[in-house]
Amino acid sequence: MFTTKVAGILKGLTKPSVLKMTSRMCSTATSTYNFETLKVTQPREFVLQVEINRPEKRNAMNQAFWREMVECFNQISDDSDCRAVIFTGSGKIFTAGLDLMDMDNAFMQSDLDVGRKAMKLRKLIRSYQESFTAIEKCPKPVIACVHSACVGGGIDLIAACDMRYSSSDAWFCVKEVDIGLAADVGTLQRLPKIIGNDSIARELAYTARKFFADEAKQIGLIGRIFENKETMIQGALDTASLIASKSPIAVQGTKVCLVYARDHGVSEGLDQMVTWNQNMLQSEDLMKAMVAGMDKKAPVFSKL
Ligand SMILES: CC/C=C\C=C\CC(=O)SCCNC(=O)CCNC(=O)[C@H](O)C(C)(C)COP(=O)(O)OP(=O)(O)OC[C@H]1O[C@@H](n2cnc3c(N)ncnc32)[C@H](O)[C@@H]1OP(=O)(O)O
Repeated sequence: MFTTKVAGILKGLTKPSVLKMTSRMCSTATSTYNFETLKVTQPREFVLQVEINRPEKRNAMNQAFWREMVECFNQISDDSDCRAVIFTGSGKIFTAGLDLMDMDNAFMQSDLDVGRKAMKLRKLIRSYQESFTAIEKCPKPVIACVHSACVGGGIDLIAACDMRYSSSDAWFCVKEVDIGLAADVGTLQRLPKIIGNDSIARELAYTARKFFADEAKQIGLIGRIFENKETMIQGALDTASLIASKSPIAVQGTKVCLVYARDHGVSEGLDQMVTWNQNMLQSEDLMKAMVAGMDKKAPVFSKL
């Protein structure tokens, strides 16, 4: 009875958007994602794969990479054909972190006085931080897929992702102290919250010791370990497709609210949640999902 009633409401509400969806299906132009260091493809409907693409340099993060990460994830945020992302590394390893051969002049410039040099560096570090915060600001869930080595900036990167999978050969290193710096693009802020063990987070950051997939899983950095890179990517694509089959309003709202909740107290988080859902509960997706659930059918949601 309830199903029939709700289906009636939905009839008028959703037909045009369903039709629009069918005619525009699979119209993603991944060719509009043109980057030097990132390769963007669409392996499944509503799922994008972003791959760091400097295999000959072990996917080291050069200046083009730092710039393109922001451009890429801003574009993904606005891409209605994308509902979930998997992030991979091409070639032998996931990433060797900061490109030690391609550092911005601001690191080296000795002709500036200390204040001016500090201001330049401040701007540069902020922009590098933004390169990974762009992943967090993007409302589409991002699954990091780590194979072999994930060093230095690689940890900063995966810590900004929503989920982390790895192959069994993966190893990790919070390498920064070994090159004389405190990790400054997110690891120290995000890693302790991800693993929920302050002692281990400090140990890894103070010692730069290598740790392997099984320990990464045990401390909660990695959600799932797969036999190899291929099975990991298939597993990540399956998860991404499952996410993409849900209401994009619900999924993207969940990401926004989870990120907010991590950075605020329970009471502030609940206030933000109320404001969010007082709007989003009015979405057609709510009715569609409920009716589909009761009819035991897969719901089809309009693009967002
Ligand atoms: C504001 C600051 C923001 C961010 C800061 C981040 C900090 C960090 O990321 S600290 C970590 C820095 N990275 C490293 O210390 C790793 C150095 N690399 C390695 O240890 C190894 O390359 C490896 C990752 C273990 C992989 O070893 P292997 O597979 O044997 O490859 P190689 O033969 O060593 O290298 C192949 C090729 O890649 C170049 N390369 C590797 N890493 C880097 C790098 N980090 N920067 C620049 N280039 C790198 C290496 O030079 C080789 O190049 P060729 O032209 O073939 O010589």
